[in-house]
Amino acid sequence: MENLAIAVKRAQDKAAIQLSELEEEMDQRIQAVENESRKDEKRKAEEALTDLRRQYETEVGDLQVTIKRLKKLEEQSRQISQKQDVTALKKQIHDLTMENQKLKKELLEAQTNVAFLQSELDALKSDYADQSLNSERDLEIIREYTEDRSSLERQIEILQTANRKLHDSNDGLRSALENTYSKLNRSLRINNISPGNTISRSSPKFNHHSSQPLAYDRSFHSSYADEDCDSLALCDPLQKMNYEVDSLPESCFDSGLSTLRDNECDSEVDYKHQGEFQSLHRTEESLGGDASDTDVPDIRDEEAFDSESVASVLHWQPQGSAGEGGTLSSSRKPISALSPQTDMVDNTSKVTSQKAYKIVLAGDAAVGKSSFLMRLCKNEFQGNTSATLGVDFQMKTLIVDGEQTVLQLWDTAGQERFRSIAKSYFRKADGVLLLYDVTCEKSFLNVREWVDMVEDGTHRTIPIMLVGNKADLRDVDNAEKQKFISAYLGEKLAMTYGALFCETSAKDGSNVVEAVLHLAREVKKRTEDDDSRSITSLAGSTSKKSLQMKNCCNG
Ligand SMILES: Nc1nc2c(ncn2[C@@H]2O[C@H](COP(=O)(O)OP(=O)(O)OP(=O)(O)O)[C@@H](O)[C@H]2O)c(=O)[nH]1
Repeated sequence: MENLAIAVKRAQDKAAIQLSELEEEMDQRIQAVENESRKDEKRKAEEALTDLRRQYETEVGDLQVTIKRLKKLEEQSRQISQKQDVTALKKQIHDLTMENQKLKKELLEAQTNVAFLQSELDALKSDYADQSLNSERDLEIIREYTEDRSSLERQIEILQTANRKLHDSNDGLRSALENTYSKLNRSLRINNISPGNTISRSSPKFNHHSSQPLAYDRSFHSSYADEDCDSLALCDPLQKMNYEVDSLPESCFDSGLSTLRDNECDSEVDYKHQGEFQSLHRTEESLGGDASDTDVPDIRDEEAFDSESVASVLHWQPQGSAGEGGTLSSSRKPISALSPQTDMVDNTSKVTSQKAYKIVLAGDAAVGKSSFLMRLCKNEFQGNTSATLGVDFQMKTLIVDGEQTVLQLWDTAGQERFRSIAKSYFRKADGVLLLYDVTCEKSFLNVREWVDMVEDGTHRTIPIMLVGNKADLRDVDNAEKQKFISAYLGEKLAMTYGALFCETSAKDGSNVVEAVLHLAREVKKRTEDDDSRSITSLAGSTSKKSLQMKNCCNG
C-alpha cells in the first residue's frame, strides 16, 4: 500500500512534472505564435503603411504639381485680366468723366436758365402786383367817380326840380303880372288916364320890378294881391315864398341848396318848394360872392368839380344879391375866438399848392352845421338860417402847429332824405365834425347812427370830432325848463367811439375854431402817419426786390 501510495505519489509527481513541462511548452508555443502573429501584423502594417505613405507621397507630389500649375495659371490669368481691366476701366473712367463734365455743363446751363426764369418770374410777379395794384386803384377811382357821379346826378336832379319849380313860379308870377298890368291898363283906360301914364313893359318902373327877383317883392304882392287872387293861385308856392323871403338873411354863405325851416330839431317835414327856389338864389351867392373870403382856389379834386358843376347847373341869376352881400360884409364883427391874424390865414396863392384836408360836417338837421361853418369862415351868425339841400362847401386856412393848413369843409344836409348824399362825402373825408344839438336829445341819440354811417362810408378810420353845439342856450334863462345834454354825456359818448369832443356855440363863437383846430391837428397827424407808413412799405418792397435780383445774379 505504501508502495502504491509511493507509486501513486511518484506517478503524480511525474504527471505534475510532465504537466508543468507541457504548460511550459504551451506557453512557449503561444508566445512563439503570438510573436509570430505580431511580427506578421507588424510587417503587414508596415507594408500597408509604406504603401499608404508611398501613395500619399505620390498624391502630394501630384497635388503639388497641380498647385504649381494652378498657381501658374492663376498668375497668368491674373496678369491677363489686370491688363484688360485697367484699360477698360480707364476707358470707362474717361467716358464717365466726359459724361460728368457734360452733365455739369448741362446742370450749369439749367441753373442759369432757372435763374433767368426766376428773375423773369419775379419781374412778371412784380409787374403783375403793380398791375393789379394799378387796376385796383383804377377800379377804386372808377368806383369813386361813379359814386360821385351818382351823388352829383342826385344833386343835379334836386337842383333841376328846384329850377323847374322856380321857372313855374316865375311863369305864374309873370302871367299874374301881365294880368295885373292888363287889368290896370283897362282900369286906367276906363278912368280916362292918358296912355302916357300907362306902365309899359319897357318903362323904367317895370324894369325896376323886373330887375329884382319878382317873387321877392312883398310890397308888390301886397299892392296887387287883392286883384290878383286868381292869377296868383296859379303859383301857389310863390305866395308863401313872398312871406318867407323877408325872413331870409340878406346874404348867407350857405350853398343855397337850402330851405327855410322852423327852429325845431328836425325840420325835414317843413321842406317846401319855395325853399328850393331860395336855395338856388343863395347858391349863386355862395359860389360866386364868397370867393374872396373863403379862399376857393383851383381845387383839383373831384369835389371841386362837384361844386363847379353844381354852379354850372345853376344858370338862374338872382338880381341884387351882390349888393346885398356888400352891405352885409360891412356889418361883420370879429369875436375873440376868431382872430384872423393869429389863427387863420387867407392866403390864396399858397393855398393852391397845399394839400387840402377834407373835413365833413355831419349831424342831424338843425343842429347848427351851417351856422358853425358860417361862424368859422365868416365869423357871422344868422339867427334864422335855412336847411341845407345836398351839400355846401367852404375853404378855410388855419395855422395848425405853426403850419399853414388848408381845410376843405363840406357842410352836408342833415335831413333824412339827403343821407345818401352825405354818406358819399365820408368816403373821401380826412376828418368828420359830427354835431349834435345840446338842447335836442334826438340829435344826440342819432350820433350813433352818424358814426355808423361814417364807418360805412370810409375804408379807413378817420378822426371824428363830436361837437355839442348851441352850448350858449344853457346860459340862457330857461323858462321852458328845457332838458340839455350834459357835457359829461357827450364826452362819454365820444370816448366810446374814440372820438374827440368839445362843446361849442356857433352863436357866440365859443370853441368853434378850437374844435376845428383840434380836429385838423389830428387829421394832419393821421395823414402824415399814413403817408410815412406807405413810404416805408414802398421802400421795403423795393429793397426786397433788389435783394431778390442780387440773389438771383449770385445764384
Ligand atoms: N342858440 C343857438 N342857435 C344856433 C346855434 N347854431 C345854430 N343855431 C340855430 O339853429 C338853427 C339851425 O341851424 P343850421 O346851421 O341851419 O343847422 P344845420 O345843421 O346846418 O341844418 P341842416 O342844414 O338842415 O342840416 C338856426 O336857426 C340857427 O340859428 C348856436 O350855437 N346857438
